[in-house]
Amino acid sequence: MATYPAVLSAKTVREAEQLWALTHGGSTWPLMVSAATSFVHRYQAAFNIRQPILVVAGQGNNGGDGYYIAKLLQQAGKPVLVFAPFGLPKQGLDAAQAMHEYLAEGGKIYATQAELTQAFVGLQTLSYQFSPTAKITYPVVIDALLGSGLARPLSQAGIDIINFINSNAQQVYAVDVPSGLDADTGQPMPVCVKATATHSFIAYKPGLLTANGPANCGELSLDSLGVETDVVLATDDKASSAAPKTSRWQYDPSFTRLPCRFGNTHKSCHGNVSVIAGIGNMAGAAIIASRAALHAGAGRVYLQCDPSHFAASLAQSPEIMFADNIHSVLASKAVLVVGPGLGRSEHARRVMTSILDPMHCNRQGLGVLDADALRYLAKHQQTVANWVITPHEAEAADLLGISAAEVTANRLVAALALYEKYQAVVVLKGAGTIVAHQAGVNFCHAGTPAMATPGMGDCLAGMIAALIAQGLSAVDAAITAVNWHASVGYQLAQTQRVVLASDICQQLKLTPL
Ligand SMILES: NC(=O)C1=CN([C@@H]2O[C@H](COP(=O)(O)OP(=O)(O)OC[C@H]3O[C@@H](n4cnc5c(N)ncnc54)[C@H](O)[C@@H]3O)[C@@H](O)[C@H]2O)[C@@H](O)CC1
Ligand SMILES: Nc1ncnc2c1ncn2[C@@H]1O[C@H](COP(=O)(O)OP(=O)(O)O)[C@@H](O)[C@H]1O
Ligand SMILES: [K+]
Repeated sequence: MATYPAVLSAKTVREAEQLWALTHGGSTWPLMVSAATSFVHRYQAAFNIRQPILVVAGQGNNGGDGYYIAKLLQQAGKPVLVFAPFGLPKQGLDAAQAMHEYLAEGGKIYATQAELTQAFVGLQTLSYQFSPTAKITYPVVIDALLGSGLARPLSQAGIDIINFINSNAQQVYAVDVPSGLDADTGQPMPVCVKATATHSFIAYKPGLLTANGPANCGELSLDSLGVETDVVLATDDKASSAAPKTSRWQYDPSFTRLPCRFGNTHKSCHGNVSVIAGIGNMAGAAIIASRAALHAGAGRVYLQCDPSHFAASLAQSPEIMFADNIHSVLASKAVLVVGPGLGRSEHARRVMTSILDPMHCNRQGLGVLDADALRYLAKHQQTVANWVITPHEAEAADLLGISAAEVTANRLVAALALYEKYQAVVVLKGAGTIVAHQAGVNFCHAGTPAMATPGMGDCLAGMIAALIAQGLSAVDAAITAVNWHASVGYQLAQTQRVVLASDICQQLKLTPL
């Protein structure tokens, strides 16, 4: 099976660096050289311009990467300007050596915006005519202000610098982490650089992959710099008591686990999905979940709903069948989707009691609890091992008995807490969906704000159930469906302003076998 890049907290990355140094002559300096070389190589096409390239460098080792990048560009004959608004690197850091090497190469450092503007204008006249009245726009900015060492909210001066980068750069290439973004939580502190692309080192950090990370990293890439991360994974286990002992945090952008179909097959080989809807006015949600299950390849899809919704459902997808009653559904082997369109009526309560009460139901999980099923769960607080639960942040807050703001502030901690409390496979939805499960955590960096539309979560629930029905484990189904859903949404958003759940359903069938 493919292995995917590790995701490590900022602290663990520092430990990995130190461990690497211990076995490589005691110094982390070669890592800085490798990081800068990798960065220049990665964006060589973007750096192949005649106009000046601006490097914004901080005082720490993120700034150090910036100085060494500036040295390499200077050596390659590119016009480079280094802006050091926080001051020069602290002595003793690799960053100080990188700065000295840049200066030795004839490089210049500017401390204020006024000096920088003057230098930029001076260099501009060499390549093209500069209009003194025009707003200054830097064609390429390398953001090396702050990396994984961001330790506190930015001061007003820091905020001003980040706003300056965001409003005066055509393209921004971020070193390791977009400056101002908390590498562990993905929260801006309180603002962060909006990068065209981010090249990260050693391991992805959670904050690049969730919350505001995906929207601010741009195109994300990684160079491990040859640093072994497996040896430090155990350390991250200690970061949260909720994390399982063998915890692995991974960035898994693939959906290669999609079930294959071979020639001699028939629909019974691809499993059944039953979507249990309510009797209220939200039947559309259950219809979307059913359609998604169908288009994601389930062999048969049943909808258990009020007969008044049959016509609407058939008009959408005549392939959908109807289940007579909840008892026949529970007696079947179908994978369940419970919650979308279930409502919170007495009928919904009875459905949930039947499903979750071992006295009434002998099935142990095998399906997805979403939407109203999660609201029920939040009230009744019981473990739901073997189920997949798919909360958005508000539902997660309800399930944990905390505020939505607390979930937003640290999505990873919330996902781990949900796993610990409910023992289910947890899909914490939203930008940078997190799947937390017995063996660790998987992050999805794909997706797009264009997917923030009604019914999108119902669609995901149907897809997860369809993949379980086709033989994937609950964990594999959740990870695969999340990435499939997000990447189809992203693809559609290249030509659409918003993406609807129905669009995703339509598009799923175009994925090759
Ligand atoms: N040689 C090495 O150790 C390597 C370091 N690497 C780079 O080093 C970075 C981490 O370096 P550091 O640990 O020095 O951290 P950073 O350079 O990210 O930041 C630390 C510095 O920023 C200051 N700071 C923290 N929060 C601030 C705030 N809100 N406002 C203003 N200043 C603030 C700190 O006082 C310190 O001076 C990584 O992101 C990566 O770019 C990589 O090149 C890999 C190798
Ligand atoms: N900004 C975003 N970036 C990436 N994915 C998003 C974004 N907004 C929403 N999504 C995805 O769309 C889906 C929305 O689900 P949900 O909020 O449950 O919608 P609904 O309740 O209407 O079905 C989730 O899978 C979520 O991850
Ligand atoms: K940075």
